[in-house]
Amino acid sequence: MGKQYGKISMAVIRRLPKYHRYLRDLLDKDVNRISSKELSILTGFTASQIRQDLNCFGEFGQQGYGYNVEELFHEIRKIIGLTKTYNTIIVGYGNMGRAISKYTNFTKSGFTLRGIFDNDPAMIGKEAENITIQSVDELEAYLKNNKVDIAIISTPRDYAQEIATKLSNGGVSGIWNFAPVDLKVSSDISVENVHLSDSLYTLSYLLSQKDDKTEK
Ligand SMILES: NC(=O)c1ccc[n+]([C@@H]2O[C@H](COP(=O)([O-])OP(=O)(O)OC[C@H]3O[C@@H](n4cnc5c(N)ncnc54)[C@H](O)[C@@H]3O)[C@@H](O)[C@H]2O)c1
Repeated sequence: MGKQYGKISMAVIRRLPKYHRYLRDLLDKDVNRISSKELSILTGFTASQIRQDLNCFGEFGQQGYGYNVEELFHEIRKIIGLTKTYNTIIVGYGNMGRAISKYTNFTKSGFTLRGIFDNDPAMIGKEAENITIQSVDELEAYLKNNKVDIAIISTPRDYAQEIATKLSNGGVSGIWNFAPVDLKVSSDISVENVHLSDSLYTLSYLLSQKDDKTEK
């Protein structure tokens, strides 16, 4: 288990990946130190917001010096939990499942794909990403015999809850849910929903406020 912090607001937690991304870019550019003001220009968060966010996790940076980029980057990686590895499985290996499995950066970041499950007989037994695709009927037995940290649900929505219940009963720690449904699982399981259409519809709203699009 990583270092335990007190109650941190989700708003702060959701900003951490952005800090991580910008700090990695700075490291790639051999930047050694950065002030909260400079970090503010890059990230779009205010300097005081950045200082407050980082203060939730410890004492980083020094007055008049700013932050040591490498140190802060490694601290943020630890805080996010990116210094660990996660056993990951995908349930539903269609367009979305395949796209996720082919994004090699996840593996590089420690999210190791260990299992793929689907209910399509044409797919079962075939190889993908050096893994044999298993029937979803094998999921419960697999969970009994293997520790799974993160399960990715990318099945059609109608099956997502049933699968989430199996994952929950099987001791999975977290679910990354791509199905457009709010899952009900026990409170000790963390669920992150990725609803691409929510983001697209937000963009649509912003565009519709700018000018008149073609009315349906
Ligand atoms: N593709 C996208 O851009 C996108 C965007 C947003 C959300 N989503 C959501 O992600 C999910 C997957 O979308 P997709 O485009 O990959 O669909 P898809 O039809 O290409 O793939 C779904 C896969 O799930 C499998 N499946 C069906 N029932 C199953 C079950 N009970 N157990 C295990 N596997 C099962 C199918 O055989 C198929 O391989 C959907 O819920 C969709 O709404 C997709």
